[in-house]
Amino acid sequence: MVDPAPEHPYPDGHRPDEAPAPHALLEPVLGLLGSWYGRGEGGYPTLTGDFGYAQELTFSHDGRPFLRYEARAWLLDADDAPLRPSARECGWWRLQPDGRVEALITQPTGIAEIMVGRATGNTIDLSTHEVALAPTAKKVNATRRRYTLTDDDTLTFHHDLEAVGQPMQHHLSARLRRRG
Ligand code: HEM
Repeated sequence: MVDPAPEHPYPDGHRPDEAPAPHALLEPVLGLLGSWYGRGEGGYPTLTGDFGYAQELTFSHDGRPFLRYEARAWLLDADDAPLRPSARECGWWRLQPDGRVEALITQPTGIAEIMVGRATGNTIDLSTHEVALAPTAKKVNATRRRYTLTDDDTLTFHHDLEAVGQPMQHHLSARLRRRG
């Protein structure tokens, strides 16, 4: 008989030095594995003002040449107290030879992004390949994301956005610290 609630036999790894052994193609992004937390600032010309937010990111893998990616953000008030939940997204970063990355990222706001780019040195730079929008989603044409490991425990994030009739420009930037 099959156990109704078995342990998953292939749990994700969150550190390069724990099982499962990371696939060789993950080498350029091993520094991202694990969870990150920090604070950021955002804005856009169509919004009434800039905003502060907190964000957590998690990258894991199951031994194959892709990362599982998840991010959650919440807005902060002027005293850094939580105001309300904000953007969420999850996806898959497929590593190719030579550090090329293909990322598939979906958001509950009805936006699905396919991004392409590279992991070079300590930076992963991703730009839109295609965006698919649900019928009621805001009109997003393109985005660019840069993730930079400034040291083993610090990750900076910059997000540019071309949307709702505006040219590509800054929407978010954050500085995250490794958790745990
Ligand atoms: C840390 C992640 C993010 C945060 C904290 C954030 C925050 C915000 C906030 C506060 C707004 C104003 C509307 C509202 O109050 O909800 C907004 C608008 C918007 N955001 Fe973001 N956002 C994030 C990620 C993204 C991403 C990944 C995209 C696109 C792929 C995006 C696209 C947009 C668009 C299109 C608008 C609407 C602008 C308008 O209609 O004027 N955001 N965002």
